[in-house]
Amino acid sequence: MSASESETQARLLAQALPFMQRYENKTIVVKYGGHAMGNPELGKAFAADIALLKQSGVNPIVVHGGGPQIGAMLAKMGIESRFENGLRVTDQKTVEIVEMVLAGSINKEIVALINQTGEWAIGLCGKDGNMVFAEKAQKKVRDPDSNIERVLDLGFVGEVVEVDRTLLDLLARSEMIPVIAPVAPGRDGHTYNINADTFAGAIAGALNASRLLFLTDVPGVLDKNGQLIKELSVAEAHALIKDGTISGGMIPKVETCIEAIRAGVQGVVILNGKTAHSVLLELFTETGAGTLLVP
Ligand SMILES: Nc1ncnc2c1ncn2[C@@H]1O[C@H](COP(=O)(O)OP(=O)(O)O)[C@@H](O)[C@H]1O
Ligand SMILES: CC(=O)N[C@@H](CCC(=O)OP(=O)(O)O)C(=O)O
Repeated sequence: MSASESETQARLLAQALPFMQRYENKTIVVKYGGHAMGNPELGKAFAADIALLKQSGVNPIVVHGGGPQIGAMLAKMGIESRFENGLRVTDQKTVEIVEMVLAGSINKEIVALINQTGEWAIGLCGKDGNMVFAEKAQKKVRDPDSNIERVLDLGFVGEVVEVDRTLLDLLARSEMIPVIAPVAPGRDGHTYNINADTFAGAIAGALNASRLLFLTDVPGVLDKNGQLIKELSVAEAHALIKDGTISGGMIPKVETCIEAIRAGVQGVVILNGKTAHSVLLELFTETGAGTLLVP
């Protein structure tokens, strides 16, 4: 390493202290998207970042997705799948696969990665400790031609209606780092598939998190020309959804950011999970990454 490289590294490390102090004992919810997963080196870097947060006295909570991985499993099993407004239409067979992939394989992979750093992660879903309850989603859409509003029937897609903090508060005081899959029961006894972004937003809101970070596969919200928007207001976000600049999976993400700000989360950022150590770069350096949502 050259002298100037060492100097840069030392400066970055020294810069981290005030940020570490700022976030001490604060809750930071990190949503780890399915598109950000898959590269073993990046996975290790992600796990190391979460471990370092815990060691620094922060209370990190990981909520993960796994959309592409669910899609691959459904395809393998010959089950067709489609999305409406960024949400997977989920029948009984699909919800069983969703639970298997999210709360089973992906959840345990992330837990194992964090545990390999020497920290203690615990894998959960909304069902554990009566943490989250859901209801069938009542997503409304307006037909652009007739301007008539209708409710989408998405099957067993859920909306979070209740978060009980008991288990998460207990874990915050322990060595354990919760890693949560976005599956939750309904009071009606059904299991619901919940978009991981909205699930993360509900957890962050219920815990009055200091930060909610969304790790995805793009640098943040991009404008019509594919350029990164560094700061996005709620009104601008609505306009970009309306004119189609924000589409697909970015819709629930941005809608969740808006909800989370309303629920009192202090900072909400969408950033590139394909950049190694993006969590640390965002939280512990002056050079913020991605798109910051502002009121
Ligand atoms: N304006 C936009 N800016 C950035 N990404 C967008 C935009 N509109 C749609 N997208 C899409 O949203 C995707 C991220 O959402 P999603 O696929 O749900 O990711 P994740 O699995 O990380 O939650 C991007 O890969 C991109 O294809
Ligand atoms: C209702 C709904 O769409 N649920 C999502 C849950 C996983 C998810 O959100 O994963 P990403 O964060 O990787 O997109 C799904 O079935 O794909």
